[in-house]
Amino acid sequence: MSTFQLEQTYSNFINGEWVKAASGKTDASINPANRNEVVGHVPASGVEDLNQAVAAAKAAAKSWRKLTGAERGNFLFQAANVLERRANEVAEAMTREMGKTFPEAKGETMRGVAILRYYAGEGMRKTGDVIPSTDSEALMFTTRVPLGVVGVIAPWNFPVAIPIWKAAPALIYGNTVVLKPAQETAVTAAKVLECFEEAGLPAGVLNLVCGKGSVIGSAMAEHPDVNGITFTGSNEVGKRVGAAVLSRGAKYQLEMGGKNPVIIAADADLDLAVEGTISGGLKSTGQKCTATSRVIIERKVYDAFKEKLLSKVEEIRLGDGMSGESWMGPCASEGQLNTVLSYIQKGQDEGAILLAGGNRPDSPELAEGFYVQPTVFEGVKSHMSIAREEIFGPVLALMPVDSIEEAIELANDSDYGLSASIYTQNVGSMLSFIRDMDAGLVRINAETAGVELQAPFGGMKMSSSHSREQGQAAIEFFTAIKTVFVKS
Ligand SMILES: NC(=O)C1=CN([C@@H]2O[C@H](COP(=O)(O)OP(=O)(O)OC[C@H]3O[C@@H](n4cnc5c(N)ncnc54)[C@H](O)[C@@H]3O)[C@@H](O)[C@H]2O)C=CC1
Ligand SMILES: O=C(O)CCC(=O)C(=O)O
Repeated sequence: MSTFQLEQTYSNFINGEWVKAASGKTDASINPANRNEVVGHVPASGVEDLNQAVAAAKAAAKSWRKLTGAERGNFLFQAANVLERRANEVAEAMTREMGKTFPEAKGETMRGVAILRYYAGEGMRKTGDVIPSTDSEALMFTTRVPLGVVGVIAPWNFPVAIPIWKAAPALIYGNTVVLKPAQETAVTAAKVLECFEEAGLPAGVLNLVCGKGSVIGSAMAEHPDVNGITFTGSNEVGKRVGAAVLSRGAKYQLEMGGKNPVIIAADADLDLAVEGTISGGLKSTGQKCTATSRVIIERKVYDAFKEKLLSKVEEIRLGDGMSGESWMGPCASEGQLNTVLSYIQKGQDEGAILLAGGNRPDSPELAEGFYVQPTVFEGVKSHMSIAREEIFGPVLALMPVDSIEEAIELANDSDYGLSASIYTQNVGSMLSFIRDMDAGLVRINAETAGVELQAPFGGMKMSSSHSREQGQAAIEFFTAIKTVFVKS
C-alpha cells in the first residue's frame, strides 16, 4: 500500500532541517503521463541555499570522518530498512514524476535498498595494504582518507538508484554529501532524504538542495569547499562540470551518454535476442544510458529477426506507469519527448526507413501525456544522426552486416563506449567480442542495460571520465590514498 500524496510542498534538507529556498520560490513537478497532474512543489533554490548546505556538510565532516566504518555502516543499514518499508511510496513518487512503470520503479527502489546494504558492509572491509619497505626497521602501508564534502549531481532517469549509488559510497568512506537531484524528480529525491532522516543520520552529513542545474549544479562545480563532484547526465553538461572542477584542483567523476549496440549473430537464439533487444532498448522508454539503440544483425538472420522484433513491438502497451496494463510509460518530460520526435524526423530526413512507430500515439486517453510510440528504423547508415547521437528514447536502428568482424567494427564506430552486447552460441565470437569491443560493459546473451551494484560500472571513450562507479571500484573516487612510513 502506498501512502504517497500528490501536491505536497517539499523543502531542501540542510543541516538536518527541512528549509524552504531563501527566495521562497518553488517549481511544480508534473506527471509526464498527465501534464495536468502536479506531483508536488519543489524548491527553486539559489546559490545562498547551496552555500548553506555546503557549510553544513563541511562542519559535519569533522565528526563523521572520525566514526568507524562500522558506525557509519549502521546508519546506512537503518536507511535501507526505512527505504524498504517505504518502497511503495517512493516508487509511486518516481512513477508519477518521471513516468517509468511502477514495477520498474519498485525494482529500482529495492535496488537502492540493496546498494545501501552493500555499502553499509563496506564499512567493515580493508582500506589499505602493507608494502614491504627497503628499510628493515620500518613499517610501510597505505590507508585511505575521505575527500571531504562531495557534491552529487544526479539525473532524472534513475532518481533513486543513482543518488544512492553515489551518496552511499561517499558516506561510508567518511565524506559528507550535498545532493542536487534533477529538478524533474526532486519529489522522489526528497522522499529518499526522508528515509535517511528517519534513519537518524547526523545533521549536515547528507543535504539536499533542489534547483536548476545551471544555477545549483554549476555553482556546486565551482564551489571552493566541495572537494569532489560525481555527475551523471548529458555529455554537454558533464564536460562543463569536469572542466570547472578540474580548474580548481578538485576531483570529478562523470558518467554520461551511450549509443549502445547489440549484435545478433547468425547462430543466435532469436527469441532470446528479440526479448533482450526490446527490454534493453525500450524499457524505461529507452531513457537509460545503457539502453540498446543500434541493432547490428548478421544478414543471414536479418529478415527472421526483424519479423519477430516487429511483431513483439506491436504488442507493447503504452500507458500511465501506475496502471498494471502498461508496459511502457511516457517520456520523462515534454523536452525529452520533443528531442525524441526530432530525432525520429531527422532519421527520416537522412534517409532511414521507418518500420514501426514514429509518432505520438493517437488514443485520446494518452493525449495529455508525453508519449511516443516505440519506433524501429531500418536502412540506417553509420553516419546518420540516429546511429551516432544519444536519443534517450524508444528508438531502435537496425543495421545488417555480413560477418561478426564487420559487426564488431560497426559497433565500435561510435564516439561512445558504455555498454554492448552480443547474442551468439559461438565461443569464438564471444571471445572476439570480449576482446575487441570498446565498451566498459560487455554482455553475452544478455541485454545492454541492467548493471549489478557489486560490479564496476562506467564507460570508455566519451561515455565517462574513465573512472568507475559502484562495487568496490567506488573507493577509488571517494577516497584519497595515503602512503604511511613508520619508523620507531
Ligand atoms: N547518462 C545518463 O544516464 C543520462 C543522460 N542524459 C542525456 O542528457 C540529455 C538531456 O537530459 P538532461 O536532463 O537535460 O541532462 P543534464 O545533463 O542537463 O542533467 C543532468 C543533471 O545535471 C544538472 N545540470 C544541468 N545543467 C547543469 C550545469 N550547467 N552545471 C551543472 N549541472 C547541471 C541537471 O540539473 C541534472 O541534475 C538526455 O536526452 C540524455 O541524452 C540525461 C540524463 C541521464
Ligand atoms: O542499466 C542500468 O541499470 C543503469 C543505467 C544507468 O546508469 C543510467 O541510465 O544512467
